[in-house]
Amino acid sequence: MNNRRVIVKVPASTANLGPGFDTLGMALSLYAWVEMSVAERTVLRLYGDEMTGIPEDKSNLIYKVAQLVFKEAGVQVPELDIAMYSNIPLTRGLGSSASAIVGALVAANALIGSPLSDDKLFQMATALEGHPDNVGASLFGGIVVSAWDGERADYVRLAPHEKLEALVAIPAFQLSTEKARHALPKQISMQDAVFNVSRSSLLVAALASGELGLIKHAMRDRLHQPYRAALIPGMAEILAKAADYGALGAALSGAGPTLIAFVESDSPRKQELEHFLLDTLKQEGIEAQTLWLKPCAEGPVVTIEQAEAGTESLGLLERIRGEAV
Ligand SMILES: Nc1ncnc2c1ncn2[C@@H]1O[C@H](COP(=O)(O)OP(=O)(O)OP(=O)(O)O)[C@@H](O)[C@H]1O
Ligand SMILES: N[C@@H](CCO)C(=O)O
Repeated sequence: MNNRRVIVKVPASTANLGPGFDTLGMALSLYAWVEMSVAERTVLRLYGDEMTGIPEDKSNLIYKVAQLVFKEAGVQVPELDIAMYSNIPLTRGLGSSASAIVGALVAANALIGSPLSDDKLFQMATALEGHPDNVGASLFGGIVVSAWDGERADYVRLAPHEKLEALVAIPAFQLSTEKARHALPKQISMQDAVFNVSRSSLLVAALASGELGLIKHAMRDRLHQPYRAALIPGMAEILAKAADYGALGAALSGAGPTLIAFVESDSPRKQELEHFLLDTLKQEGIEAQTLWLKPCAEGPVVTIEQAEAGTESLGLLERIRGEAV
């Protein structure tokens, strides 16, 4: 029996960055860990408050995604020992499903000697998630610009500016991507399409060239945020005024409800911005948790150990102790 034990650390992500709906993603310094080894009988161990309610049998997403990798590679590994620990809140717009998919793809591939290329994993992840933005960021790290035609996804990865820092305000309620996508119109006007193409293009150019001052003009959107605003009380005001409180720009993170604002890391106005976000949400009766995060320049970090057959795992929690959990 294959006696590898694989541990994958995978970053969270923020999708869209305002105008780049289903196109732009940025990996963030918030993480999930997936551990996988071959077993005689499938066992799933899920750790962390964020994992409450996730199935612990073969219906789990991690197990199912791993089986897709084995099928693609033409090998059979029906029984797995899987552990997962995550600090990424579920269904809040920080790419929890993408991190689970990417963690499972990378772990399963490493378990069988990495026969599938990163590009193949990206194609599989995009098809599973239904859009390439979160999965691209989690898989490649940094800022990922991507396009998917339903069959093939292409991407370019940009290194994040070293001074870029993000404040996320995570409301204490969940909003599924499915529900937030249902709020979108089937059609938009040519005027709004041009508005978004120009902002999204400007944003990519600003991020690529390091012209951070352009972000506030570029991070505007008419494709999805106006339609989702009703689902997140306080969002419209935060997006309209964040720059007045020192933000380079602000957006709904992914499908929400998390809001994300960018600053230069040495900005003297970080506390002021944080209070503005929290106070605005509170006025709407919404409690929120804030986190200061950095863009994560790296994709998944893979560790492979040789496990003695039949021995217990050292324990994922033990292993990641000391890391930024
Ligand atoms: N470790 C996991 N194991 C199994 N399922 C998971 C795991 N992590 C996330 N999921 C599934 O993904 C769902 C959340 O996906 P959803 O796309 O709605 O939100 P998100 O990925 O957190 O946010 P967004 O896509 O807006 O950034 C969860 O309800 C759960 O079904
Ligand atoms: N681009 C996606 C990200 C969330 O999964 C959306 O906004 O619906």
